[in-house]
Amino acid sequence: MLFHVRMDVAVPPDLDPEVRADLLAREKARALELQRAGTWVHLWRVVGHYSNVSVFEVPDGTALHDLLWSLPLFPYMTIEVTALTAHPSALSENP
Ligand SMILES: O=C(O)CC1=CCC(=O)O1
Repeated sequence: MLFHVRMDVAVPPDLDPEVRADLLAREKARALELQRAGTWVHLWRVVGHYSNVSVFEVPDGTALHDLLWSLPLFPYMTIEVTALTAHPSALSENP
């Protein structure tokens, strides 16, 4: 299943700089790992915001839920999830 996910990040400004750097490094490593595995299909910055929009390919909503909860930045993000399905007018549906 494909899911569109928006993540709005709000790391507390007074977080210890070393803790913050470690958090962001671990988030980046996990994001790269999931992209290389083909699970995190798209990752885009939202212009003007500390936010991203992403597309994930996972077996089901439970798998996405577990993945999102496992992200190092999870405690500092507001996350909005939209399940996607094929559009009948998409090229992929009209070979
Ligand atoms: O910066 C963000 O949008 C949060 C994030 C997701 C993957 C990553 O490396 O940072």
